[in-house]
Amino acid sequence: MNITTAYVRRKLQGYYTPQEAGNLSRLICCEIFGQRTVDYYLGKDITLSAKAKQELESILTRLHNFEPIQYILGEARFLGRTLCVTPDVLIPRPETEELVELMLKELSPASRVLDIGTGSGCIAVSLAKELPESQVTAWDVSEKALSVAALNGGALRASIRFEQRDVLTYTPDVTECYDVIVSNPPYVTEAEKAEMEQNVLDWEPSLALFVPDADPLRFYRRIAVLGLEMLVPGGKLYFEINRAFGEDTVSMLRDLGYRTVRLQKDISHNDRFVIAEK
Ligand SMILES: C[S@@+](CC[C@H](N)C(=O)[O-])C[C@H]1O[C@@H](n2cnc3c(N)ncnc32)[C@H](O)[C@@H]1O
Repeated sequence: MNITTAYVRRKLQGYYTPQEAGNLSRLICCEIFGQRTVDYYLGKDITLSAKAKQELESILTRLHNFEPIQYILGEARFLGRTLCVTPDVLIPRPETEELVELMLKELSPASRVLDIGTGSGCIAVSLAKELPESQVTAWDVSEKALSVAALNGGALRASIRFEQRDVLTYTPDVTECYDVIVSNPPYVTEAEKAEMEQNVLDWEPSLALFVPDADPLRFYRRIAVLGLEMLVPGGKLYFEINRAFGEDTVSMLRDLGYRTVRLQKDISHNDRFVIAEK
């Protein structure tokens, strides 16, 4: 094991599991200090300049404060692409990759897609890149999140129209028309806060995460109502959901008149996606 790796692991002891500390040390050596992955695994040493040593200490302090490594690196991977992330956006999750993969299997290539609550732009960018004939629009209420999403769209040359919209209050124009609406909106109830990891609670934006205990479906219901106005007949909703509210989401959509409502599990066998047709 190289000296830097051993040092990082030792410093992270008590804060992270040995496996997490190992992953973090690899990311620090390879992603931040540019060591080749193969050399890292061969246990080769890296020489750090005085400035790099200072940087390492600052990274370790941030990790002791449980700042997510993605914010420290300033980037996260999503479906094979690297996206810029800042504490203004949710770090894209593997479940959301699954949602996009599911959509890519089902969408027509030239779909008009609206991504509501785009955050880093992970869903919108992936769809725009994988379906180049599609027209993708992305909304978020947060101006700062939209700046990050637009940066990602620009860097990856994805053609997306970004719009600042509060989905809870927005009234669509009659000309606004989509084939597909996708959303991974805030869905964690206040009651679930107690079970959350410190690195999420302390660092990721509350605006992206929480809904009131009394109204856990508030975003889904509002988006479904908007969908009745903005989706073409036969148009589809794709939702990522809180695993605790699968059946409730399905019933709400059926009550609103949506057809062929499907509840699907993620790779961990949790209810995670709901798809419905107008
Ligand atoms: C769970 S995050 C999802 C981000 C991204 N789509 C992803 O999957 O990683 C929810 C997003 O919804 C946005 N949001 C919260 N309230 C909103 C509102 N009233 N109108 C529009 N967007 C909202 C947040 O700013 C955040 O970016």
